[in-house]
Amino acid sequence: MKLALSAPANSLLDNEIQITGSKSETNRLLLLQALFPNLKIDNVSNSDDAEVMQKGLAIANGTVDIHHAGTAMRFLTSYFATQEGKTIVLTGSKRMKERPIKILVEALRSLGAAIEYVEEEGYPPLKITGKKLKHNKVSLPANISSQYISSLILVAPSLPDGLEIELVGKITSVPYIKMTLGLLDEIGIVATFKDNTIEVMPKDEVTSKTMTVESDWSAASYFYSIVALAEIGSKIKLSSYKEHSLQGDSVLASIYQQFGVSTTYSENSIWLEKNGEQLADSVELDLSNAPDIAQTIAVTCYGLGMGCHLTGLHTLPIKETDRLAAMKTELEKFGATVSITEESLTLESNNLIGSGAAVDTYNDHRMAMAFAPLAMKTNFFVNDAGVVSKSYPDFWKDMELVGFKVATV
Ligand SMILES: O=C(O)C1=C[C@@H](OP(=O)(O)O)[C@@H](O)[C@H](O)C1
Ligand SMILES: C=C(OP(=O)(O)O)C(=O)O
Repeated sequence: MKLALSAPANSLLDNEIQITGSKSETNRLLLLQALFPNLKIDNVSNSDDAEVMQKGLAIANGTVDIHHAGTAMRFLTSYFATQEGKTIVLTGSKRMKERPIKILVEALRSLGAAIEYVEEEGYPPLKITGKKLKHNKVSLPANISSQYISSLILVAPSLPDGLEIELVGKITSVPYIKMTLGLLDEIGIVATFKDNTIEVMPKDEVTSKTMTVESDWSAASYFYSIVALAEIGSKIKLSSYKEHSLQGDSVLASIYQQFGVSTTYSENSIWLEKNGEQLADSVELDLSNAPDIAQTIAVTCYGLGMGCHLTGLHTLPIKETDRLAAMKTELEKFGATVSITEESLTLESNNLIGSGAAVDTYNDHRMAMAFAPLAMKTNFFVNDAGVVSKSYPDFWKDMELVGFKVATV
């Protein structure tokens, strides 16, 4: 599906959007619910990634295909490794077969798990034969993906002696680890995270409880970007959000102040309002704690004519696509000047934004959604726009609610 995008006719925005539940919280809670069936979940994400997680958890034997869902791939690896009597082949899309999983497989093997590579060593698909894991201590590198660590934490309470996890090297995407621990805490599982050691206590059952997933903050980033690029006085209300979020991407509220966007929390919603101009010609941000909003921020800066130097992006090359290379290629289609390293992206400040470009999306939902707000400034096309369903199937409908013209071409 190719879409043509253009700006809302009324340049002063005033809208309300209900965003789906966080896919990160949802996929954690779905796994916890499989271990502790008396948990109930509200505001479940309607994303493809949550759907494949649900389907995967329901399968007893055979092949589970998680498509593009990194969290489902990593979380289900530990889950099936601990399920005695099940033999599963866990596979995914062509891209998933290029996303590394060796660190997690080695960690689980050291605990006694039976996991084999079906194709290439170090990558999915995996053949997993569920077993009782014998050990309660594990050590793994922490600088590649926090999802390996969250995966181990999630199954840890179901192990007879819990689990002590030693993290080696610089820890990346830390808020996602804290989110996992935060959810365990909310269901009454004791865990600690001190320096580079995480300890999770075992638990046979939890008291019955309904867990309400907060809406997705990474998805909120696209509305922050829209408001940043809108006329002063524009506002958008997003629900359902909390001031004290488990999601690290809630750092958007402070980052977007630099782009003239204020955030007001009221009941279970946030109001984003454009109440001033951007504060500087250029920004520098370390996004190692919030990698999923890097693409949004780069496009916001470009739309505002600002430069940016974004660092801490070493995980971007192994996500849905090589996001650093993809951002450079696509921003340059509009006339931007971009340079990248293995862990950074630098955009020169520039007030010229070309029109008529066709943005390629590389099977990456965030490529489509990060560029979409730029339609506030220029008309362009998005190729394979259906990719958004990975995390936010209603994205284009919500863009129309804000007033954007979204036409299939
Ligand atoms: O645990 C999670 O829910 C996630 C962790 C992050 O991945 P990395 O830890 O691989 O950076 C993030 O990019 C991903 O979208 C979701
Ligand atoms: C990186 C992402 O997802 P995952 O790693 O779970 O596929 C994302 O949603 O931006």
